[in-house]
Amino acid sequence: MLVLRKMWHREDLFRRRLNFHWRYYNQSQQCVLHLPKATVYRFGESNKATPVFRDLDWKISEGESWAIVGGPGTEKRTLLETLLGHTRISPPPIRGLYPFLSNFNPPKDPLDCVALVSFAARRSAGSGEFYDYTARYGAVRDDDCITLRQSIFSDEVHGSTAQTEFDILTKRLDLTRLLDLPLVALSNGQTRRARIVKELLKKPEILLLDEPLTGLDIHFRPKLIRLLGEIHASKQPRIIMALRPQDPLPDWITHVATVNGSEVHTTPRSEAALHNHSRSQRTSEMSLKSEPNVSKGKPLVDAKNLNVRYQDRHVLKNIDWTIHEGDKWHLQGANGSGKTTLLAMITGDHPQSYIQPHLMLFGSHRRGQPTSSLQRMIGFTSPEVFNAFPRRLGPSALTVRDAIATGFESTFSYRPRCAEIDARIDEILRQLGPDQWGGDPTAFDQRPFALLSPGEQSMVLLLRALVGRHPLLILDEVFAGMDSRMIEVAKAYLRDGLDAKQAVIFVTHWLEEVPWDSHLTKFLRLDDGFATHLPPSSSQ
Ligand SMILES: Nc1ncnc2c1ncn2[C@@H]1O[C@H](COP(=O)(O)OP(=O)(O)OP(=O)(O)O)[C@@H](O)[C@H]1O
Repeated sequence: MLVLRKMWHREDLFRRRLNFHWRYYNQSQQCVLHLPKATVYRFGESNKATPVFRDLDWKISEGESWAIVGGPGTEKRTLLETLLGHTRISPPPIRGLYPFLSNFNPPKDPLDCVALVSFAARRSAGSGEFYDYTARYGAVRDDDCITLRQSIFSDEVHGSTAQTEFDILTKRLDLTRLLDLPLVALSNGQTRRARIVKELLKKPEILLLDEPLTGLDIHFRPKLIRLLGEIHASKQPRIIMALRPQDPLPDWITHVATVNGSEVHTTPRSEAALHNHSRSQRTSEMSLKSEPNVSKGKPLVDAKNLNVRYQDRHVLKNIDWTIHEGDKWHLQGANGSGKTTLLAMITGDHPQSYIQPHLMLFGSHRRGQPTSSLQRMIGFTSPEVFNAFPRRLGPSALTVRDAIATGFESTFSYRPRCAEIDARIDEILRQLGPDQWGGDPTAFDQRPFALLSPGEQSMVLLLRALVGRHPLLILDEVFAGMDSRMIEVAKAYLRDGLDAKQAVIFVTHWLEEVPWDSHLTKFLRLDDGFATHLPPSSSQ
C-alpha cells in the first residue's frame, strides 16, 4: 500500500511538472504575429500589380521584442500599415495575422486592438490648405480650449482603473503639471508624449510606435524607452517600434525587422546590421580654413530682457541674445523649455514680440516692421511648419517644385514662377536632391509633396528654407524622418554651401546632428525659460 501511494505521488508530481512545462511552453511559443511567406499588395490592386512586399516571412512569438528598422522611404510606414490591416496579404494567413487574438473568448478583432501612434502628418488632411499654427501663440480660441486632461479622457477611456493608470502614466511621462493647459499650448515634445499616453489608455493588445524618439529631449528618451520596455514585458500592450537606422536600439529589443525596398529581413538582434547614430568626425575643408566662431558681421537679431508670459506661466525670462551675420547657433533645451516660443519672437509670429522693450530685427525695432517683410529675411522650417504644410492631392496637388518655390514668399502662398526662380530651384535640387542621397530621382520635382515619405518631405522643406538664400536661417528639428545618408548630405551643404554672411539658428535634441564643429558653433541653452550662453565645447 505504501509503495502504491509513493508511486501515485511520484506520478502526480511528474504530471504536474509536465503540465507546468506544457503551459510554459505554450505561453512562450504563443504566436503573436504570423506572416508565412506572403506577398503584400495595396488594397484594390490585383496579384499582377507590383507588390509592396515580397516573400514576407515573419513570426513573432510571445516574449520576443521587435523593432522595425528602415530608411527614409515609405516602406517602413507601409509595413506598419500592413500590421494595421491596411494592405492585402496573399495568401491570407490561415489563423489571421495575429493568431493569439483567436485565443480570447470571444476572439478579438485586430481592427479594435492594434493601434498606431505616428507623428507623420496626415495626407491631405482637411482642405489641404496651409494650417495657421501661430494661433497657439495668441489668445486661445474657444474651439482650442480643450485641455490635455479632457483630450486624454476621451469616450474610450473612463473608470477608476483608467484613472489610476492615467495618473501613473502622466507622472512617468512628466505631463502632470500640464494637464489643465489647452492642448494647443503644448510643445512639440509634450504633444508627442501625450499622444502615447492617450493610445496606451485605450488598452490595445498591440501598440505600434512610429519613430517615438524623434522630437524628444536627450533626458527624456531613456525614460520613455524604459517605460515602453516595462509595458511590453507586461504585455499590456505588446509594443512594436519603428526606428530610423541611426536611432539607438533599446536594450530590451530582442529581434529586428529590417525593411529594404520590398524586402523585409527578420533576424535576432545579434545578427542585425545596425548603424548607430554617431557623431560625424569629418571636418570639412571649409571648417579647417575657418576661424573660430567670433562674430564679425552686422547684428541681425538683438534682443534684450525678452519676456513671454501666459497668465501665471512665465515661459521666457529676461533673455538677452544677439545674432550676427555668419553666426552658427545651436539652440538647446529640454522639451517645453521655450525654444519654439523664442524663435516665434524672431519670426514675428508671436503677438508678444510687439511688446518687447528691445527686440531689434534686421536693423529695426520689431514694432516698426510688418511680419511679412520680416519673414522675407528668414528661411524657416520646424515641426510646426512640417505639420501645417498643405498636403492636398488631385489636380491641385502641390508638387515638390511648387513646395520649394513657396520658400521665396514670406508666408505660405503661391506666386507664378519666373525663369530665375526655376533656375535656382534646379540648382538646389542638384545639390541636395535624391541623386545625392540615393533616392529615386525620376521626375522628383514633379512628384506630389503629399506622397513623399516623411524624410523626403523634411528634405523638401529644408530646400524650401534654403532656396531664397535668406540672411537668417531657422532650422528647427530639420532632420526629422531623414536617414543618415540624407543627414550627412544636408550637413555638408550647411557647412560648405551657405553664403558666408548667412546666419543659422539650428535646433536639435541630437548633438551629433549639428553640422559645424563646436569651435565654429555658438550655444544658447534654455532651462525653464532662462537662457545660458555656453562655451564652445558644450554638449547637451
Ligand atoms: N498658450 C499657452 N499657454 C500656456 N503655456 C503655453 C502656451 N503656449 C506655450 N506654452 C508653454 O510654453 C512652454 C514652452 O513651449 P515651447 O513650444 O516654446 O517649448 P520647446 O522648447 O520648443 O519644446 P519642444 O522641444 O518640445 O519643441 C511649454 O511648457 C508650453 O506648454
